[in-house]
Amino acid sequence: MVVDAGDKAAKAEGVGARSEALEHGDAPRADDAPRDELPVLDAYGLSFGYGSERVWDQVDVALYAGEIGYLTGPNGAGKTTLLKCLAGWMSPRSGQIDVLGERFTGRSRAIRRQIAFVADVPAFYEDLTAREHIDFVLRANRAEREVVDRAERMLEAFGIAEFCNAYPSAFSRGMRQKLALVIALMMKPKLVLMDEPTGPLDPDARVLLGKLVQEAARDGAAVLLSCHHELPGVAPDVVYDLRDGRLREVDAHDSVVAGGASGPGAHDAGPVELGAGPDGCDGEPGTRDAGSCPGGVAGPCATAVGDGGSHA
Ligand SMILES: Nc1ncnc2c1ncn2[C@@H]1O[C@H](COP(=O)(O)OP(=O)(O)OP(=O)(O)O)[C@@H](O)[C@H]1O
Repeated sequence: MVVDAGDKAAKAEGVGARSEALEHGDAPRADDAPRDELPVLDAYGLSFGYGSERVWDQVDVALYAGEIGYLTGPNGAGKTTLLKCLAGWMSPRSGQIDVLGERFTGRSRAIRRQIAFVADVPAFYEDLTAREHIDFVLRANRAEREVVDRAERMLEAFGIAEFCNAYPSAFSRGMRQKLALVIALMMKPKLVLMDEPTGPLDPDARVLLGKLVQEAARDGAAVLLSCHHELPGVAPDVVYDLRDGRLREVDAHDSVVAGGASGPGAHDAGPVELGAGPDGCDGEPGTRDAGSCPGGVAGPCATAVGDGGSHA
């Protein structure tokens, strides 16, 4: 734990990344009043560059439990890079990332368990079927029956359950994205990071994802997703816009991406209707240690559905 008591007290009084942004004249939020709880995600003073190329500087991001944030900005602004840093996949050159009140450098397995990151091009293991990917994560987490059932309902709702004995390499882009989303969301992580999650999804799947994101927020997760278009039915609580190497909090009402949607706190497009679904994945929640899952738990999700590079 690196955040000391003084820092924590200051943040509880609203002196963290959120209020810093407001001090700099950016958009006020509906919940500007000092808050009792610590943010789920509190990153401040982040800077990053590839080699001598600076990507962004002095970036502050904060999200509280139940909040949905959009990360917007032009191509090449550094959204993917920022999400990878927040997920612990890459290290910023400076600054600090706290998750659930603990300093996070990407190495803490306990924190990684609480984070799900869906990369813009999810990658999968070549030698595991879709079903085996799901089971691998469920077993690594010693998932309860309820989680197993939820995973199955999500697969059904996305329309890919019947294909789960195939390898993801035989899936279409949209099907791989759906599988990645199920893996990421089924464990109910506390922090959900998604990089342009709607990219290859069809309209129905986008609507379903909107509902799943809302459900995750209602369950207390903080959700940050990069996007060029609004997620159907989801009005963000906060919009962070990244451009010219700087991150600014902009008014969620005015955000082009948010479409001037009904404003902060208005992410309410009704309940998810996943249906009863059949009874769970193959096999019982298992005994495999989470440590055997590269990247951690909601994190293997992240690793398994990762960077579009080293897997299938
Ligand atoms: N592995 C890398 N090595 C060197 N430069 C990189 C690397 N990855 C990204 N960049 C550069 O960093 C900058 C930010 O890229 P990034 O992918 O984070 O942007 P983005 O906002 O996600 O873009 P988009 O909206 O197109 O997905 C770009 O100038 C890009 O060329």
